[in-house]
Amino acid sequence: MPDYPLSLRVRGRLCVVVGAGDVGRRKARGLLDAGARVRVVDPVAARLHDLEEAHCLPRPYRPEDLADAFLVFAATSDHDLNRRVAADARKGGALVQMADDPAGSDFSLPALLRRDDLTIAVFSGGGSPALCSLLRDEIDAGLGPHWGVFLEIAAALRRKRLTGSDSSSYNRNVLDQLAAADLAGLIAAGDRDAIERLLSRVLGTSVSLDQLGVSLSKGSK
Ligand SMILES: C[C@@]1(CC(=O)O)c2cc3[nH]c(cc4nc(cc5[nH]c(cc(n2)[C@H]1CCC(=O)O)[C@@](C)(CC(=O)O)[C@@H]5CCC(=O)O)C(CC(=O)O)=C4CCC(=O)O)c(CCC(=O)O)c3CC(=O)O
Ligand SMILES: NC(=O)C1=CN([C@@H]2O[C@H](COP(=O)(O)OP(=O)(O)OC[C@H]3O[C@@H](n4cnc5c(N)ncnc54)[C@H](O)[C@@H]3O)[C@@H](O)[C@H]2O)C=CC1
Repeated sequence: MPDYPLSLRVRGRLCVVVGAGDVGRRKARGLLDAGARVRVVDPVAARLHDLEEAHCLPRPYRPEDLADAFLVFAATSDHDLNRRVAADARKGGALVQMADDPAGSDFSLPALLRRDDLTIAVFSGGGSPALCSLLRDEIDAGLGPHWGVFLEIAAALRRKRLTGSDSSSYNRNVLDQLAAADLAGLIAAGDRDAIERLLSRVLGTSVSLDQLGVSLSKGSK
């Protein structure tokens, strides 16, 4: 049975990482990048030195470290300890991920590719995490920076029209027309005049990139 993929809002929520080896530190960084409050526990203080934004506890794990946790990562190299951490976490109602037990965990993380607000996530059902990274890099190489700008334009147009009664079909229709006229290619080429003309033609009114608050500089190669 496949997992249920979602994009979790962890901003301001407490997430605890037990074990700050390569794996635990990678998870802690990702959580900090997403604005979570992060607590990291590891008896080897040197492992915590580059995680200043986190609340670091340089000592062995204790069950009370998980108090109020939303997510818990059991990332030590001690299998039994990871299982104990997971059991403690579930008692407190947290979702838990054990670095060495995908099947026993509540969730797993994908390899990520980001272009501003655009995120592409690659999962392999735990079959080969290294393949997830490889495929992410392949997609990265083929996916120009202009898709982030395309999303900015699409999101700005959508915000402006969402109050209309049949807004969903309107939004879909506008997007289809912009894509068919190769808006992505025009952004990649940095052709501002052609983009403004295309927007006016499709929207039947004069819409400028400035009005939409979109800068082209990020999208051209
Ligand atoms: C289930 C899951 C749980 C989770 O951790 O979320 C999990 C579990 C395990 N990973 C293992 C190994 C490796 N993991 C990586 C790397 C990544 N692992 C990630 C995700 C996941 N790893 C989840 C499944 C995702 C899916 O498949 O859908 C990535 C994508 C995301 C991230 O961690 O943020 C991140 C790339 C980040 C990036 O590139 O951006 C590398 C490569 C490297 O380190 O360079 C290796 C070594 C090569 C190899 O084995 O493939 C082992 C065996 C450990 C051992 O042998 O002891 C287990 C445990 C097991 O399989 O039993
Ligand atoms: N999910 C994933 O992406 C991957 C998972 N793994 C698995 O993840 C586990 C960790 O891998 P690494 O980070 O490479 O190992 P590591 O050995 O570098 O780090 C483990 C950390 O756990 C700490 N630790 C040990 N006892 C502790 C305790 N009582 N309380 C708190 N911390 C404690 C250690 O001090 C160490 O810093 C391994 O079991 C490995 O099989 C490995 C690679 C990728």
